[in-house]
Amino acid sequence: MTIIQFPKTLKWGAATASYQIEGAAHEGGRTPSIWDVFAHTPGNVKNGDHGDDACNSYHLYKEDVQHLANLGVNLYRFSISWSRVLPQGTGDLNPDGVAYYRNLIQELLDHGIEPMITLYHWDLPQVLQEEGGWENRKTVDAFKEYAIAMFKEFGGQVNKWITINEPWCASFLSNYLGIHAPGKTDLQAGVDVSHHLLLAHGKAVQSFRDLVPHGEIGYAPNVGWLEPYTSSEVDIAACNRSMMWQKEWFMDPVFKGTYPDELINLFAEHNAILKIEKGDLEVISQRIDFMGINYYTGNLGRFKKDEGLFQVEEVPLDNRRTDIGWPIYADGFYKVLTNIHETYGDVPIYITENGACYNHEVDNGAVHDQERIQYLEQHLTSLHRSIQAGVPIRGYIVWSLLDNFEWAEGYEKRFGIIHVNFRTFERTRKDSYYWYKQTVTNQGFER
Ligand SMILES: N=NNCCOCCOc1ccc(-c2cn(C[C@@H]3NC[C@@H](O)[C@H]3O)nn2)cc1
Repeated sequence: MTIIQFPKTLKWGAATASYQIEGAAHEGGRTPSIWDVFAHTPGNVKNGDHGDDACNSYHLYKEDVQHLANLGVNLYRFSISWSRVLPQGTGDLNPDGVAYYRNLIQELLDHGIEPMITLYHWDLPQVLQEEGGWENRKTVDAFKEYAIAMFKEFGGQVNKWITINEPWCASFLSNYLGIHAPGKTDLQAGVDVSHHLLLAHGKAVQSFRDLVPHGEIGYAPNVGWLEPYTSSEVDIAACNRSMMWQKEWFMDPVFKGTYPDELINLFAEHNAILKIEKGDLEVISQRIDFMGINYYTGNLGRFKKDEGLFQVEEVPLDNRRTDIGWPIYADGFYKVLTNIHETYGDVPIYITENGACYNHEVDNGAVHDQERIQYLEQHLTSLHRSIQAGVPIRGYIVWSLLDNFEWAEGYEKRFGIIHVNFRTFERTRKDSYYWYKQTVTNQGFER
């Protein structure tokens, strides 16, 4: 038997996000977000799914906290619905919206669980989208106002904050690839939104230092790993170019105060110009206390002329994929973490998302998701390797506590360690829930 034993200081958690679990989309003063509009537009989401009811966590949050407490985790990462607390995007706070999060935070604290709040997990208030959304630089100021309001409301009880979740998804997946809300297919829009998201991040960090002086703040980029198919210069360059889109494009500005020239030029060749104003990069590169890293998948890659934006194609090593079709590449987790550490130094890292989609259903009151346990064992082994290699990992937060609304994939794609019946909202702990609980208790596992 191989024992994987983590440092006693490593924190463990589980994560969710507002639009994916809360439901109550038209209750308590909440107004629509861009995801309400996008999901209710036919053709955008599988099976016509939307977040109107989701996991009904708005009404069942106490039960969710019970599951977290039983799990024994230190942290619960959740996001605030901007349009629930600020229905007009700015201006007057909605007392019912604020009360929901105050109650959730108190419930967590009463059970000895530390909240980790994500301010932006993709559900921009539709009223702001109607003013141009993240393409409009004014939305940066609206986000700063929202962040300040949340720091004032909850900064006394909550120490760990994340500004922006997966800026690559919220900019390029949403405005260039058209797969997420608002569903645009315009590279210039993607570039503009990516800059405004980073600027919004920096403005929030500046305000945070005054309002929550004892707190810790970061952001949570998502990264994959593309391993060059051969050691040829062209394959190495193609893989680095593709990874740059999620990695350097969103990390160089924060940690180096610059964007990678290779991508600035590549975007310009496609008529998408990065527009920076004086002082922007100084704001963006404000010191942060940690970086969240979201990792799911990786692959082999090689140069392929005229293939997409980066002239790269993926070459699957084998057919091992999760039920959402993503290759399983646990070694990529180790490679990307050590690469980030070599490139950006000792910035503390929380793994703010890692998990697998397997669509098991309930069988006699149980859910036997051995594949998810194997995925977690493989990726936690890679995480252990990274820690042994000196990467300053502070915590591991599994995606997700609950099966939930997986964006354009809808409810069919299940990432939870708890199964949710989306008709009755009944929760059923999966075998992976019990495995994770044991791993948290023992700070490790045997395999
Ligand atoms: N890189 N080039 N791709 C080009 C072609 O992409 C096609 C599709 O792309 C993607 C890429 C990434 C994702 C994704 C989903 N999650 C899971 C959520 N994370 C936040 C939390 O809410 C989870 O639900 N993380 N990432 C989806 C689609």
